[in-house]
Order: sequence, then C-alpha cells, then structure tokens
Amino acid sequence: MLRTLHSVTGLAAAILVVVLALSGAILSVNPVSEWMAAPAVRSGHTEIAALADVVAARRPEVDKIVRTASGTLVVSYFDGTSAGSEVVDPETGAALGPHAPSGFTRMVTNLHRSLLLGQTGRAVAGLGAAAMVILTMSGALMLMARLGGWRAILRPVRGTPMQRWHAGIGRLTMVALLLSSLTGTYMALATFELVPDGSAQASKSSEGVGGPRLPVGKVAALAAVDLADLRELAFPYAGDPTDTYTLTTSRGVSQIDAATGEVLTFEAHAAGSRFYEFVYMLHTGQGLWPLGLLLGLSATAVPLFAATGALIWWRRFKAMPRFPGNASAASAETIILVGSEGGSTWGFAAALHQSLTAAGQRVRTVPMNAIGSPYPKAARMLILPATYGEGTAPASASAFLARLDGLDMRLPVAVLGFGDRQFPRFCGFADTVSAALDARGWPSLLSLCRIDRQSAQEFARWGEDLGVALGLDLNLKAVAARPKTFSLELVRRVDYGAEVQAPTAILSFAMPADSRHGAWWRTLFPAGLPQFEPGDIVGIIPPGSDRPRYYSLASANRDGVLEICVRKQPGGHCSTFLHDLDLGGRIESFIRPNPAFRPSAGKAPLVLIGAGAGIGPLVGFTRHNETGRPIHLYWGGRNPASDFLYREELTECLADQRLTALRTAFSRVPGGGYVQGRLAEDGAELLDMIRKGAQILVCGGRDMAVGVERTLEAILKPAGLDLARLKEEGRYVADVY
Ligand SMILES: Cc1cc2nc3c(=O)[nH]c(=O)nc-3n(C[C@H](O)[C@H](O)[C@H](O)COP(=O)(O)O)c2cc1C
Repeated sequence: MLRTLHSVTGLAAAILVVVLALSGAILSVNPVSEWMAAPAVRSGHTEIAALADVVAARRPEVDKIVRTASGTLVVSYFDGTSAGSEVVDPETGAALGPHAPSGFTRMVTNLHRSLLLGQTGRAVAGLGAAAMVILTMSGALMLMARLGGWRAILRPVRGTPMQRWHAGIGRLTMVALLLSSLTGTYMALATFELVPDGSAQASKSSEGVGGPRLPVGKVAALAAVDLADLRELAFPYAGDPTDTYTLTTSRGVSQIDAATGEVLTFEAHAAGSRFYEFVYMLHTGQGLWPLGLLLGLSATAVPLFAATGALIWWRRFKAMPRFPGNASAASAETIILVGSEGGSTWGFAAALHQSLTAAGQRVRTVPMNAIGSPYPKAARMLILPATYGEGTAPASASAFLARLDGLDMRLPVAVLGFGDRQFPRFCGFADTVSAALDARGWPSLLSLCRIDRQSAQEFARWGEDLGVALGLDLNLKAVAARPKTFSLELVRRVDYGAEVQAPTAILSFAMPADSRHGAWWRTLFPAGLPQFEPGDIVGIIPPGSDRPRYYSLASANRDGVLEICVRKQPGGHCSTFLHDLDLGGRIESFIRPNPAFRPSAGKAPLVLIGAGAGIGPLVGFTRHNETGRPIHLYWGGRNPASDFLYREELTECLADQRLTALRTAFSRVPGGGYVQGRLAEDGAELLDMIRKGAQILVCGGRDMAVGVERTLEAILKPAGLDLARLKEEGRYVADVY
C-alpha cells in the first residue's frame, strides 16, 4: 500500500517535483547574498520617522519603504516618469545602490512559484509540494519498516546498490525535504486562501483630514515605531490631499493622517500571521539563511531521488512475472498463490498458469500475501510456497499465515512446496502452510507435495496428479530458471586439512578488475559487491551445471571480498571445482539473504558453535563484533596442526576482545573429542549465559548439529529450560547442511 502510494506519486509528479526542488535550491542562495550585501536592521536603533525623513529628502516622490524578510530595506520611488528602487542603509538612510533582482532570479522565482503559468501554475506548483509531502512521508515510513524502526535509523540499508543509494540519500535529506514540502504546501494553500496567512488589510474607507502635510519626520505615529518592527511604509499619493500613510508592522496595519500625524485606524494581524511568517521563513530561509542553504542543498538531491526511484521501479516492473490474460479476482475460478524469495517459483507458477488456461480455466496468479482478496468465483486454490531457513516464509508469503486467520473462505486446496533436501527443514514452510489450512478446515484437493531443487520431473508428476483430480489434461513443462549471476574473481586462498583427509579452503573473491571498465558510467559508479552480511548465502553455479550450490558467507560486502569456507566433498562437483580454482579464476554467483541466521541486536552474549567449514559465518560474526558483546566460540576440527581454520585471526580477535573465549575440540589427536564434549564441560557457564539472554548460533554438518542439540537439551532440561522455546524466540538458530 505504502509502496504503491510512493511509486504512483513519484512517477506522476517526478518532473514537477524536480523543477520545484532545483528552482528552490537556486533561490536558497538569495538570502545569503542579501544578508552579505545589506547591513541588517538592529532592534531599537532607528525609528521609522527619522529614516523616512532622510529618504523623502533624497526621493521626494517616494512610494514605499519595504523591509524584506531578510532584513534588507528597499525604497521604491518615482523619478519623473520612471520608477526605481534602491537599497538603503538602515542606520543613516543613505542609498547603497539600486535594488535590482536579476532577470534570472525573477524568472527562477516565477518558475518556482507558478511554473511561469500564472494562477494555474501556482495551483500545480502547490500540488507538486503536496506530492513531495506524500513522497517524503511514505518514503520515510517504508525506510523505517525496512530498517526495523526509528531506533535502527543508522543501520546499513540492505538491497541493490540502487536501493541503497535511494534510501541512503533519503535518510540524509528526509527531514529537510519534509520541512520544505510542508511549508511550501502551506504557502500554496494560503495563496488560495484555503488556510489563513493572518495578515490584516487596511480598511479602505478612512481618509485624512486634508490640508498641508507634516514632514514625514514629524509624524508622531511613525516616531514611536522601531525600524525592526517595520514590514512596509506606503507613502500617501501626492495628488490626493486626503490620502494616508499605510504602515504595516509585525503587529498589524495602521493608517496615519498625513496632515496631523495621528493614527486613524489600526487592524491587528490575526493570530495566524506570526505562524505564516514563521512558515515563510522556514521555507525561504529569508531571515535564517543557514537553514535556507541547508534546505536548498537537500533539494539538490531530488533529481537523484527521481532517477534512482524511477530505475528501482523499472527494474521491479521488469522483474514482475507476467501472466498473459491473468484473470481478474472477480472472475477467476482457479487461484494460484506463489511464495517466492528468489523468483524461481514464479517460473513454475507460470507453467501451471499457462497449462490450466490452455485447458479452459480462468486462472489468476498472485503472491501468497494476496490471500485476503475476495475471489467470488474461485473453485480451488493452488499454493506454491518456497522455504527459507528454519521453515521460514519467503518474502511474497510473509503475511500469508496472519491473513489466513481472518478469512471465512474455505476452498479445495493443493499445496506444492519448493525447497532443497540439503536443508534440515525440507519444505518446512509448505508443511506449516498445509497444516494451517488443514486446521482451518480447508478441504484437500491433493495431499501436500514437495519439490526438491526445482526438479522439472517432480513438478510434471504433480501436474499429472492435479490433472486427474481436476479431470483436465495438464502437461506441465517448467524449466528451472537460472538465477541472474555475477562474476567474481578468486583473489586469495588458504588451504587446510589435506593431511587429515578434510581438505578445506578459505576462498576470498572480489569483483573482477575489468568490471570497472566498459560503459562510461562504470568509471563514475564502479560495480561493487552486492549487499551481504556474514551468514547470508552465496549460490555458486559450477561450470557444466545449472544447479546452484549454496555456501554460508564469512564476510560482509563492506570487507571488500566475498569469503567462503569450503570443504572438498568426495565426488562433489562444485566443491572440487572451487578447490581446483587458481588465483584469478572466476565463479558465477548470486546472493540469497539469510536474515534468520544472524546475531540478534543488543549486547546479550553470543554462543557460536560449529565444526569444520561451518566456522565461516561464525568468524564473520566475530570479526564484526563492533559493540564488544561477549562472544564464546566452540569449534571442532580434526588436528590443530592441519585444519585449525582461521587460527591467526581468532587469536587476534581474542587479543582485542572481539572474542571472549575460544573453545576448540580436535577429534584426531590423542585424547581428542568433539565440540559437544566442550559444551558439556562448560554446562554451568552456558546455562548462566542462556539465563542472561544469550543467543546460540550453530553452523556445520547435520550430525554435529544433532549432537549439539542433544547436549544442550541435557544442559537445559534440569534447569527447567527448553530448547524448543529458545528456537521459537530466535535464540537458537542453526544453519545446517
Ligand atoms: C538462504 C536459503 C535458505 C533456504 N532454506 C531452505 C530450507 O530451510 N528448507 C528448504 O526446503 N529449502 C530451503 N532453501 C531452498 C529454497 O527454498 C529453494 O531453492 C526454492 O526453490 C527457492 O524458491 P524461490 O527462488 O522462488 O525463492 C533455501 C534457500 C536459500 C537460498
């Protein structure tokens, strides 16, 4: 909803908002130059009468004296047949030079206020300011939701480089842009008298007594007024003996008899006038030039916003799966719901959609989060959820379970899970979805089916079963889409473990040097590593295969390298390829975020447990322990002489206290053991840390993970604690392969 509001407003008003912002940025320099050029009026220093006297002596046909919001005094006068204006010294009344805003400034002012289109333009400019309010507010709310609240405002923004630019500039400028756009909108509304500007109007009816005029210096009503209060003093017209002085001050408007010097009428400004002046000052910076400059500087970011925003939208639009003839919600008989994070499940949904449509069905395919929409003609639902982490929902299904709770609808349903048997909870989210539907009494069209690693054969078989259930001839042909990859170059490798039959390599990759060349803009914006954190996953597609293999990351992109720890598996296609890779060799890779496997915020202790190559992300977490929280690392290898991975770096981390304690276990030394054994030895200390809110992160093989769970349960149970509970609270998270 917010995103739609932000995108639609941005696309509709981009050019208008850019014009307003750039013209505003140019105008923001004016208050500075005025402030530098003209001496300021000092409060209590000069009275209007005395100053007006000097001016009138020099310019007998003076029309008015205006004090601008920046504090400059400007006199308008007639000189025979021509009119002129000059800046005067507020102390002496002496002329300082002509007051002539350049043609350029006038043009930019008109462009900013009315787009050079008169009243209609003023209204459009007002709408532009309102669009800017919507964009800033919706953008700020989206950013907060993404970062996890206002307190997380300084956290690194995740996403593509374009998204990070957009959000990063937003974070820097949002307050200034909100101020500019809110004040601009208020001023536009005041122009059309939709909100008060509070200014009083002189009552037109009053006339002076006539007769010979007093010299302006002798007008009593002016003598009492401090120049710092002046807004405008309009002189009486020479040809009309009863015409009066009109004096506008910060308090109101008075008319003063030119013959007697007495006040005839006084209209106080309404309460809103101070507010309007304040709004005017905030918007223009007149009277507060540093703020004006700051707002102007922020406004220069708007074209960048527009460009990055348009590109983000375009990429999302292009990436949106297209379903030719996607039936409307009102007419669809079959609803296909897709839960995908990486996008591949959409390809399977497209094949299913096509096949059902060809068989004469009216089909609507939408993300799983669209479960709440009304589908009045729907006869069945086919749900295709992928799984992430410990049975977690992918992005397009994040709200599915919550929305399911509020639904009356019960349709025959089939769930087809997509996952990977390498993960301990294979198709875990599909299981959760299927159980939730069961529990709510949705009739089953087909029993739950799970597809391993996007297998086209398993998918086709499920299609046959579905065809039988529906009485349709379905021929499902889906080819797993190859994820979009980027090339990386091996820049460093350290090999361990060959002597103990556990060849393991720490491999560091960087963007290839030639990725800085090519298109001209690459020189300005060299391709950087995409955003990732330790614990995220890199998918690597080895040559001669279409199937990615996943590895946990030991580095963050800000380290400048993508680092993984790979154990060579007997007969393993990808691990053998990686172990044989020479420096300069390349891989095709892509990133999958793994937000579930990450240290929680705060300073509670971390207990990191791993074995073998599972140390990769655990070292990454330790390396980035900027807050100095207690970290206890338990790790198991075979022989310290051969496969003590990251030995030097861990020693450094212990020395500078990023690591509190390192407990190792080696299995192939006399009297050796496993990591579970170390946990058991430290049971009391672990229990104490868990009671203090510690989070446990485990990474490594399945057998080790099972052993660790058993050991921890044995430690927790006697103390009345429960591992399942810790899992629910995200305080026990495992990344197991
Ligand atoms: C970080 C990550 C975590 C994953 N976790 C699981 C899991 O716990 N269980 C599972 O069965 N599959 C898991 N998978 C595999 C995906 O569910 C599978 O590749 C799926 O086909 C992806 O579909 P999508 O591209 O539409 O998101 C994981 C994949 C990644 C990248």
